Amino acid sequence: MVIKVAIAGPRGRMGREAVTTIINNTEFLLVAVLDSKKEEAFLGDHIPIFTSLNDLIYETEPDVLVDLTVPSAVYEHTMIALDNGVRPVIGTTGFTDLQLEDIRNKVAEKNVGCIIAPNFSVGAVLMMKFAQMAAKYLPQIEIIEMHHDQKVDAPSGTAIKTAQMINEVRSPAKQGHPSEEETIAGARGADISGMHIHSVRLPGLVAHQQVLLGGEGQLLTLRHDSFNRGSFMSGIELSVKEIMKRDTLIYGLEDIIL
Ligand SMILES: NC(=O)c1ccc[n+]([C@@H]2O[C@H](COP(=O)([O-])OP(=O)(O)OC[C@H]3O[C@@H](n4cnc5c(N)ncnc54)[C@H](O)[C@@H]3O)[C@@H](O)[C@H]2O)c1
Ligand SMILES: O=C(O)C1=N[C@H](C(=O)O)CCC1
Repeated sequence: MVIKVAIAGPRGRMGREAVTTIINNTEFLLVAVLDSKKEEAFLGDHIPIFTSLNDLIYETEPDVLVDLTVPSAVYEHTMIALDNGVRPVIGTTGFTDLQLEDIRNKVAEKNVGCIIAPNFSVGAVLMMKFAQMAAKYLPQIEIIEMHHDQKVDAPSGTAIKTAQMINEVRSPAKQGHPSEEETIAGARGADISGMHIHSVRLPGLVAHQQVLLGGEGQLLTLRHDSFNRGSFMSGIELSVKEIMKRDTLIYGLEDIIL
């Protein structure tokens, strides 16, 4: 059976690449795209462009919605899709904890599968898993995430997810000197249960993360680099196929890849 896919954010950096990936995969049919502006009726020569997700779903009946938009739009898209029985595959980052909880409840209420993947690249998923494994032995950790300077959310979804995975095996603990003080606010980065996350934004970067695990006389550095957005595409293809078989919320690709 061919899977009918709609993509939200088709003119963005990720969306453009995802449109090509979905079109080129014979297991999928790109039935429509959702954009914030409609300058033309069609993307290419025949894929209809919508500015309302409700209209898109009503007129084209997708099985799956791939969302690659912005933090301010993604929660509403996810809820509309679930309410209409369309399975969301969400790459957009920047959810609040409360929004994630709402989505978890909506998925349970509707029995419609949903994937929220802070990072679609297999290498990044492995880095997160390795960091979780290593944290049992080296629990003092700092995360440095580095992205292009057009990214609107910080810290990255990947860094937050990494810290959450590490928190499953590590007790909250303040790191650094007990009476440490910042002489310039923010110097020690964001704090998740005592772990610090430092966000770098520079032109030329794509998506990069280091997890530094320190111990007496030693440092373990785990690093992943996405040099282009092709690195995320096999994760999107896998997610679209996998969500057709699921009826729960999958938060993080480690639950389906590893
Ligand atoms: N999960 C992953 O592996 C992964 C990888 C890369 C990027 N991302 C995330 O994907 C998202 C998109 O990244 P990007 O670099 O492509 O951003 P981008 O700014 O290049 O693209 C976002 C697109 O969404 C469109 N958009 C905004 N509001 C919209 C709305 N209401 N409806 C439809 N379209 C709307 C914009 O016009 C834009 O074209 C970000 O949240 C980013 O963090 C995730
Ligand atoms: O380019 C981005 O923006 C990315 N966002 C994700 C995140 O926030 O972790 C994944 C990597 C690329």
